[in-house]
Amino acid sequence: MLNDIKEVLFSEEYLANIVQRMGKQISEDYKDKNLLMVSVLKGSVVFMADLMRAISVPCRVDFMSVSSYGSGVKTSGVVKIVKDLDIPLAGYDLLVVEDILDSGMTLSYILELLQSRGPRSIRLCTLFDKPERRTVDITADYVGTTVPDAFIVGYGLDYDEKYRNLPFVGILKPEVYGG
Ligand SMILES: O=P(O)(O)OC[C@H]1O[C@H](OP(=O)(O)OP(=O)(O)O)[C@H](O)[C@@H]1O
Ligand code: HPA
Ligand SMILES: [Mg+2]
Repeated sequence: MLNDIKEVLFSEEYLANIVQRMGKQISEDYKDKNLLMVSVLKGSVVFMADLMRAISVPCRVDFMSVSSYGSGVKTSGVVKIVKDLDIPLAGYDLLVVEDILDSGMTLSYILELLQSRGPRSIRLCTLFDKPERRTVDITADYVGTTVPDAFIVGYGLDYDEKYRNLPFVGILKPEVYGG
């Protein structure tokens, strides 16, 4: 598995620092709100698990699962809901938690869908932002760090469902996906 990584981009310690910093900021901003964290599976699961423990104000969590990359390295452009939320959104201040904002297709689809369900407010939080690949106009309210235009894996992010369990984030060797 490690042989497939061209270069380590962010170490486990570096990621832990970013997540702590984001947790502090979110705790500050949501201290008088009714926070519901919405994790977008599967990629955000590792980030979500760490971020929720870095948040010191009361919060609820829920999960939805969407998929647009299938087994490839390019978005199919079609976002598919695989699992919907359980909690009705009225009265909540939603924080949508994503691992990566790339083309923007996934988050803009989710934003529109959740907005239509009438939450009190909605903000977007992403660990990684890859602005060079954006095809729709969307920005996140909380960004951990920007990443270069390369396919990255680890800390929840996959290629063909693999590498999610790496504790660090690395750039995948293009020969792994035939690039
Ligand atoms: O901005 P975009 O170009 O839409 O890309 C970002 C989305 O792509 C990945 O999900 P994927 O569809 O691979 O599902 P997964 O989380 O289960 O890996 C990632 O977790 C984001 O949700
Ligand atoms: N890596 C893994 N999954 C992704 C990426 C990426 O760079 N971009 C969008 N989904
Ligand atoms: Mg994926």
